[in-house]
Amino acid sequence: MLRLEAVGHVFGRDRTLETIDLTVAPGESVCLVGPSGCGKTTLLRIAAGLVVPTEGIVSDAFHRSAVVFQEPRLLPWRRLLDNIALGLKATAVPRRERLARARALADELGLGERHDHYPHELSGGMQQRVALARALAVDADLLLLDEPFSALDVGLRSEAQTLLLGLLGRRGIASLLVTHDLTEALRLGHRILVMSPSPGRIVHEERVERPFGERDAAFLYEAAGALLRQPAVADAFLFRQCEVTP
Ligand SMILES: Nc1ncnc2c1ncn2[C@@H]1O[C@H](COP(=O)(O)OP(=O)(O)OP(=O)(O)O)[C@@H](O)[C@H]1O
Repeated sequence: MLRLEAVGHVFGRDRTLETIDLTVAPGESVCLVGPSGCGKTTLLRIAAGLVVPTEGIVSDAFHRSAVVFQEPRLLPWRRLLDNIALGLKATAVPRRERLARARALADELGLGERHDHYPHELSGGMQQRVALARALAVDADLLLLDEPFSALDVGLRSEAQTLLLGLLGRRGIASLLVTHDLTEALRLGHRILVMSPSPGRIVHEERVERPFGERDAAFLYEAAGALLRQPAVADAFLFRQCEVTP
């Protein structure tokens, strides 16, 4: 279990996060959704142990967590397999086994033909899959993902979401995924936490009961509409200010 209790954060004189309580259970997929600048990335970095919060407690009982950033952060001078195997370099796993694991993951993520390609020879979607494979290579049981698909176009994003769902489901990996896209959160989360800005706080929690395989486009748009009709969610996304007065 990952648990954040009464977490707050201040950058200089600006309060970024206030009284955040959050849990992620083993095998659970939690999506943090909110408008730009509400503190999602800061919260994810706190959950990852990359930023120390100004207040509150973070306890992480997962065996190993791995972070996937918005941009793939691949080493340009390393080939695809070496990029995937990178996370294992600091471990005692011998090089031959590192590469074997990287090869198996590349194949599972549909990158089988491109083992020897450099990052610049891969499309954005492929590069992001390499980043995902690199995170999986270390046998993480918790993935922390910061808008991993936001740079992809709609078709590729949907493909990447399907791939992620399959990987998490097959391996029973828990995830905390940050996004500003409500439909993405509704597609990928068992639970959705909606954040509001200034300061960043959680204003709404929604459990999505429908099985992942049955969350088609019609369901996603309907569920997003229903969520946006909740006053706290509408306020978070500032929709109320856009209401047209006759
Ligand atoms: N290192 C930093 N120093 C000072 N202020 C920061 C720092 N990192 C983030 N902030 C501020 O904290 C607030 C929240 O930023 P954060 O990146 O966490 O939000 P976000 O919801 O992830 O935004 P986006 O969706 O645009 O990436 C912003 O006002 C930002 O300017």
